[in-house]
Amino acid sequence: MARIGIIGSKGRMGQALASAIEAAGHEHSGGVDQGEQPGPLASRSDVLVDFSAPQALGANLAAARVPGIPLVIGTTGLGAEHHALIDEAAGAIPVLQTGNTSLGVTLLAYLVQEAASRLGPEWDIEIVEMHHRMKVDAPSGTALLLGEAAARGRGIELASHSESGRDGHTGARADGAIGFAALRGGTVAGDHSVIFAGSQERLRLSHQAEDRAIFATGAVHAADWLIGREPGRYSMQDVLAL
Ligand SMILES: NC(=O)C1=CN([C@@H]2O[C@H](COP(=O)(O)OP(=O)(O)OC[C@H]3O[C@@H](n4cnc5c(N)ncnc54)[C@H](OP(=O)(O)O)[C@@H]3O)[C@@H](O)[C@H]2O)C=CC1
Ligand SMILES: O=C(O)C1=N[C@H](C(=O)O)C[C@H](O)C1
Repeated sequence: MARIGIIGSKGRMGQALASAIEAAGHEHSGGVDQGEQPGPLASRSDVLVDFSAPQALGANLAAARVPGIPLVIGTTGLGAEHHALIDEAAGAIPVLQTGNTSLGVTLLAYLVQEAASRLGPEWDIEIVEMHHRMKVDAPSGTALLLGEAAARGRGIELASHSESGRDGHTGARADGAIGFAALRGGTVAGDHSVIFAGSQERLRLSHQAEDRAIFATGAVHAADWLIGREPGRYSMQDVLAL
């Protein structure tokens, strides 16, 4: 049984996570939200799980480093500066960062990388996502994770091939681009499709989250797996040995 602390505990994911911790037979060691310090929570936990906001990341990493416990980061909307902080902290503690903790999306990313490596560059790659009306970041962390998987399969950098927010007279699609489109509305837990558009045919690989409980279950699994690991940066593909 592990003591799991929740950062962002009163949010949609924080509440789903509390249920998943109990269902898995672990102990919920408490939670923090905006304006609260994560240090005391870290000192009474074996692992922290963060579903909060990017601006909380620095304090969360620092808090986990004091007792030397692992941190699972599910928060999305991270920028290059956040990834640099994670890389630095991963020299001292185990850190798992992912835009999606579900089993289905982790497998989807694997399949997307495989498809992108087998289909030639003439197959255009577009990623479409839809989420509930309260979501604040776009493209979603999952869409970016799938874009990274496609770019890896192609042997290219996502940063220099990404096209999003098309509007107006955009000109023709750039050769080799990986496109992103984000839809928002209702209560959608998370839909993602990666479309490979070739000449006269299309291949679509999709995942639909029916309930955010799948993210919570995956996060608990990841947290449990991370305890006792060597310091380093890990992914859900490591957890599932893909
Ligand atoms: N990786 C994955 O599988 C998934 C990732 N997510 C991501 O998780 C994050 C949270 O999503 P969701 O639960 O829907 O969002 P919510 O807005 O429902 O919850 C966010 C919670 O974080 C708290 N919070 C905000 N700022 C801080 C801070 N500085 N320190 C501590 N807590 C803070 C909020 O508190 P307050 O209300 O007081 O501001 C709130 O309780 C998002 O980035 C989302 O994209 C979501 C689902 C799955
Ligand atoms: O904010 C959400 O709800 C979700 N966020 C993650 C993302 O940005 O991909 C994961 C999931 O799709 C739900």
